Amino acid sequence: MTADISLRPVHHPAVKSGNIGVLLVNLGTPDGTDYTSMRRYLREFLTDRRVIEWSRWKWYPILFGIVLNTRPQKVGKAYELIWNKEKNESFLRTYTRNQSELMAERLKDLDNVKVDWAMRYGTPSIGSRIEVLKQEGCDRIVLFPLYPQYAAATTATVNDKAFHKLLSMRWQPALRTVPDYHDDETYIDALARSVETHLSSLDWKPDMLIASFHGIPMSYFKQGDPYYCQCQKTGRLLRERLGLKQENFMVTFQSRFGPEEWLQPYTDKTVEKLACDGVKRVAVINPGFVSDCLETLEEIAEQAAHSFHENGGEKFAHIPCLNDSEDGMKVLEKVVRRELQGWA
Ligand SMILES: C=CC1=C(C)c2cc3[nH]c(cc4nc(cc5[nH]c(cc1n2)c(C)c5CCC(=O)O)C(CCC(=O)O)=C4C)c(C)c3C=C
Ligand SMILES: [Fe+2]
Ligand SMILES: [Fe+2]
Repeated sequence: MTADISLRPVHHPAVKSGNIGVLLVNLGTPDGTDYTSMRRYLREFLTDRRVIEWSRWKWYPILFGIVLNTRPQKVGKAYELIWNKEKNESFLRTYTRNQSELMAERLKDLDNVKVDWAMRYGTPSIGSRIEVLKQEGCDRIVLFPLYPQYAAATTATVNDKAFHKLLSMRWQPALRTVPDYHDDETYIDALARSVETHLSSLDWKPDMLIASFHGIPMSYFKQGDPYYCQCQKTGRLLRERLGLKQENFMVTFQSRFGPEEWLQPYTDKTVEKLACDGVKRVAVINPGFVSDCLETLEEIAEQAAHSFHENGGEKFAHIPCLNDSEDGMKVLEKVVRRELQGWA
């Protein structure tokens, strides 16, 4: 953009403009599995009012008195089991970075688009990457919270954080937030193809396919969060696309935290019950997770598999998340191109 220099105060800094940023944002992950890294990460996560909606006077004594003294060690050990040793980072970070690099490749035809990635908790922070995009001349940014289903605890908190960064900026970029895509045809098709590919590599067929989503407290649902309904719809569309009967497919909710009631049925209890009821072969997919992480690799592929076998189950398969696969990238690209319309 050119401006009449004579109208500009001499000390006005040159500001690049005319580019468009695409910022992929995932939940976040600790920088290491040690106590300090784990505590820092959990502290940022669990002080977020969108995540824990309890009043602060009730929550903080529990958080600072108990949770942050015990959970970092416990969860650090779980992270160690699923750590990407080659890169010395969690797979969530590896996949998110790969998705950003692959997205940049796929959008090469749009020469003024810059792609970057950030984490809601931990590093790189959303604010620091908005800053970098702005310095690279992005006066418009598409902010993409990487969650197919909307929840206030995930999507809204990413948006909050980005707008909070804008509060401190003189020349704010225009910000477009990407909505959920829980019923998008390309997404459902990618999930279905992933199930088909994975199951065709096994010498057995599951009696039950479980679509396990991260849970939220029941009280959030009752206050109007659309998450539960969107998970149910994703599940139904996936079942229909796979041509499965209702009795061979279930939607469940995992990763409960704290004493409250969460969305039901719970994944862990369901897996245990299925095994006790004599169901011998089970497969689990995690459609709500764009990338494999602690909750899929440890809680499902390790813990749920173990509990299924302990209770008499014979075959258990965990279907990987879409991650940086060709089909997974097709979904993300479709959503991004749709949101770039009118800009790029
Ligand atoms: C009340 C607490 C939590 C809510 C609500 C919640 C919602 C929620 N979370 C995800 C996705 C992920 N959560 C992950 C880890 C994780 N989640 C919570 C708590 C709540 N999540 C905690 C405390 C943790 C950390 C691990 C632990 O201490 O158990 C992850 C994995 C991150 C990683 O590094 O691997 C993801 C992904 C969604 C989608 C969601 C609501 C819809
Ligand atoms: Fe979570
Ligand atoms: Fe968990």
